[in-house]
Amino acid sequence: MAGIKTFFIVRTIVPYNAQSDVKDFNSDKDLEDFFEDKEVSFENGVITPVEDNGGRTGRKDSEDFKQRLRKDLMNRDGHRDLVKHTSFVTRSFKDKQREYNYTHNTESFSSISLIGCPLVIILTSIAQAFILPNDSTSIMSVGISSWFLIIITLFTIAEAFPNIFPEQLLYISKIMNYSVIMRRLLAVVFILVINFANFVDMTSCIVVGSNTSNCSTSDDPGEACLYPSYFSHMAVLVLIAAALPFQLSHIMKAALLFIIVDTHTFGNLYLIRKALDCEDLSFPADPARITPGKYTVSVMLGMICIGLMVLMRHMECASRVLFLWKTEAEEQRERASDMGRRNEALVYNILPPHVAVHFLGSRKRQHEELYSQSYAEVGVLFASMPNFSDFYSEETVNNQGLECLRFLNEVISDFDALLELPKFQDIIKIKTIGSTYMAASGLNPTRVVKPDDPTEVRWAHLALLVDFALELKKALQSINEQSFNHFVLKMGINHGPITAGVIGARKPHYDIWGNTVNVASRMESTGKAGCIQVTAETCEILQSFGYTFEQRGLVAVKGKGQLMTYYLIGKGGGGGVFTPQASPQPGGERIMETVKEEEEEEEAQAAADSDQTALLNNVSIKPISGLVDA
Ligand SMILES: Nc1ncnc2c1ncn2[C@@H]1O[C@H](COP(=O)(O)OP(=O)(O)OP(=O)(O)O)[C@@H](O)[C@H]1O
Repeated sequence: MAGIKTFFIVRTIVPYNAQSDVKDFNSDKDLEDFFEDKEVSFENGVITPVEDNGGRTGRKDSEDFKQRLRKDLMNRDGHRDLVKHTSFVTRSFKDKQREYNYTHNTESFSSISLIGCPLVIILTSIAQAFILPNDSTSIMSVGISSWFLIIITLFTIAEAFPNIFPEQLLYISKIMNYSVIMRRLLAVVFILVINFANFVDMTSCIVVGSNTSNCSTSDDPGEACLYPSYFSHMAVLVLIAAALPFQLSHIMKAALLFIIVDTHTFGNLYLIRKALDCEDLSFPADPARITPGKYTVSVMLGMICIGLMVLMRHMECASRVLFLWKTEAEEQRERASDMGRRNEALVYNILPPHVAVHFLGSRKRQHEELYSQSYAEVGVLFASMPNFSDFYSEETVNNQGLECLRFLNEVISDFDALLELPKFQDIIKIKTIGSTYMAASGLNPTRVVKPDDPTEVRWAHLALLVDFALELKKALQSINEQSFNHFVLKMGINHGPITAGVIGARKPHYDIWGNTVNVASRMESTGKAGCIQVTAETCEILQSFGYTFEQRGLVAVKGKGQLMTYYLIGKGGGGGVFTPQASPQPGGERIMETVKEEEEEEEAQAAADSDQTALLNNVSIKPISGLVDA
């Protein structure tokens, strides 16, 4: 890469036009789509992206947005929703599943709407006792219907009052209300029964003869039919009772209302016509009676029927809109909680568990607030693939570098998978820097260590970090075998105090800082491919866990001077055990080499280059299986 022209930004010539970022929306769909994947604010019918501005503008816009949302909900047009989701005539939902849910949505008090029917029959009985003739047919019809309706009503409404009724009754009630057909059938039977009872009552007012000359003169309503128009008044109650049940659609109720009006009109015009004429004669001065009563009461029933039909349709529309909003609210609540769960999982993925708990727990936390925690005894590991940067190239054969990234992703994912193992649960991945993997141990704020605790207790996590480093090696080896590659890890470990914290309000990042981290990084950068390099102090601690080391020599580390370092050989009797020397002793017998950091870098580069030559040869002959396009 030579000869790239670079520039400094000196000043702005054309001012930035914020309006160019403004988007106009015409349809709900556009709006929903935009909201789905963007953080936006909504101003005067136009949507603008929320500026970050340290979170302040975003929060203000979010508050404004909530307020507008609340206002929109209050002014929501139910009629528009109804037109969109239901058919005009039946008002049933166009979506079959939604219609099924609506009809099967047992409102716990829906059976209570049936109470109107026994009430009507009780009122009819009272009228029967005081105003209408008490012949045996009407007494029987009213009596039987009353008992039937009262008992069945008790059975159906028992479910809504579990504390009052006995368990057996509740059980029967549940069965009766269980199926939609059963509930509808009950409502229809109830309405027909009260209609039938009232119609049968009418027969007690049948006056034999075709003219009004033989109208009864008796003043006792128990004997003579003085007020036959009462049957139509009772029919109004029957109509109201028939309009109430939630179980029936407005179309079904309209059909029942027609039956009620028709039967009573038939009764008025044919069965009790004479009695109604006699009633007209008994009030000769009443101007309302200019039109014969048999017609006026029938027309009255027809008018009330039409009025109730309009009301029923309106009630059903309201009930369906409510159901629609309720289900939509429920769906949105579920989506929101699902999103919440996913966000939470994401936070737990990007932050260590105790830090995630801190962030998710304190909801009133200010975005600008800094989270930091100091630790006295932490292990830090840097593991890099020195020959990866040479392996990475943007060429057609590897899909402009995509296949190299795919390979790196596989490697890092396999490393991450190791952290899922229960034994490595105290090791936290900090980040990846290119192909370098950074992890730390001992970052647990609940861990209590006392200065007089033995090294085996205090530094158990450091030994675990070494085990983890060895597992990383094995994992890479197995990837190499599968992909015919020869990548090696160059690792450095150090221990000591660090400061951990989370930086940034958006896309927060957990990181660790301190001299311990710098030296760990130096141990990696000055190390040798395939080796784990540690400082003398780290070596001393790890030896007490049975690890064996080979002295590497003095390494010049920026800001630290000459550091004696060691390469890990293995665990147990795998190699010589050296007495680590914390301070540099250039003349010491066992010092194998003294290297300056820069020299070491060159040396490491040379080793990596030789590896890379082999690797590149390898790649050109044996592409990564399944990754590189043939
Ligand atoms: N939190 C961290 N994450 C990643 N790398 C880190 C972190 N802290 C320190 N390092 C790395 O440790 C190395 C040593 O850092 P140090 O501060 O000693 O020197 P430097 O002057 O920053 O490094 P350089 O000479 O490489 O520019 C640097 O390469 C730095 O990238």
